[in-house]
Amino acid sequence: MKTTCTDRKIAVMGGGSWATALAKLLLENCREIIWYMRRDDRIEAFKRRGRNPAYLSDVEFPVERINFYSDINEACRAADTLLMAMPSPYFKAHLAKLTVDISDKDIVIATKGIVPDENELISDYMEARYGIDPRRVTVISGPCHAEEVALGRLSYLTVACSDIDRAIAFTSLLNGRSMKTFVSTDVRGIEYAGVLKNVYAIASGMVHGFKAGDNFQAILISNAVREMRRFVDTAVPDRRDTDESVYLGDLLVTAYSRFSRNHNFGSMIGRGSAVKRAMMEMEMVAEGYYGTKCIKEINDRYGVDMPILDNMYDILYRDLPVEIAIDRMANSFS
Ligand SMILES: NC(=O)C1=CN([C@@H]2O[C@H](COP(=O)(O)OP(=O)(O)OC[C@H]3O[C@@H](n4cnc5c(N)ncnc54)[C@H](O)[C@@H]3O)[C@@H](O)[C@H]2O)C=CC1
Ligand SMILES: O=C(CO)COP(=O)(O)O
Repeated sequence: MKTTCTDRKIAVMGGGSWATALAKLLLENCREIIWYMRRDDRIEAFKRRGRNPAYLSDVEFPVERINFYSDINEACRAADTLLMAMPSPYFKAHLAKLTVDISDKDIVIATKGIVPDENELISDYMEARYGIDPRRVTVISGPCHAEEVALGRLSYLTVACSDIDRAIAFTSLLNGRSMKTFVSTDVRGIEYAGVLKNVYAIASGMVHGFKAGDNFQAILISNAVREMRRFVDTAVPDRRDTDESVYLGDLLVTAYSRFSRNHNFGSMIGRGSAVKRAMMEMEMVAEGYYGTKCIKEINDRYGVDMPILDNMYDILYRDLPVEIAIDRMANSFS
């Protein structure tokens, strides 16, 4: 197994803010990286300016140490490790362009979300569609907003793989002055938690925008924590402590941070914006919108009691007024 960056050819897949923050971290530990981003014009501007022209544009990069590709097949051919950081709604479309076999690559999933329409976790999707051995699939998650990582604010990520040695090996590529890491084997539990926290962040933003008050927001979040635990423990039965930062910490930071797209999307809805309009006004992706529908459909199988998820689904997909949803949630809380 490869343990250091000098042994690896790692490709950052995606050109958004999380890909940019992760690329910055990797370049602290790796001499060179490969970087796949969809648009040639962005690559050209990046090379000229030494910064990503569209995301985290204040962060400077040593572009001579980056091999850019806009062709996903060329990027994958050049790499042995693919760090997936595309938003989940576009994940399938990006990979649909693949003609090369990637079954021998190490896959590191930084995307938080489910593949829409398929209702599959990214890890399940990669294993089923691309023949990746589950021991080669690693997930990185935790309470980390790209903006703060880029500012060098102290942050913690969790690296999860069913092969714990592989998880440990990958931490050496991320660890640095401001980034610390934990390891875990709970790949699928962590992925589900990463989807659910987006749903609860929309709910949190919504009650904030609606001015329901800090007291109500606190009861919402404490119920969300328990709802997340019920679902994850049912969908992926295992021994885990959902108070750990990769579960609870990520739910909290997304629910409260001004950087959270999901929180801000919910806030617009709470202030009275129609869902479609709030989606159009967001310059970035609020994945909880898609995650709500995916988990709602997946939960048809499990029947977990999820009043917050159910109400968010009704708001986002069935035009339920916010005040009625708040009332209904309030009556379900314990
Ligand atoms: N931003 C953050 O702080 C964090 C994000 N993540 C996860 O990382 C993943 C990527 O998120 P971000 O980088 O924040 O996204 P972003 O909103 O910053 O970037 C959007 C990306 O999607 C691409 N894109 C836009 N329209 C597209 C289209 N029609 N087809 C294909 N691609 C298109 C853009 O080129 C860009 O690369 C998500 O799953 C997110 O949950 C995880 C941890 C932190
Ligand atoms: O996952 C994140 C922080 O850990 C980012 O959350 P948002 O997608 O809501 O911005």
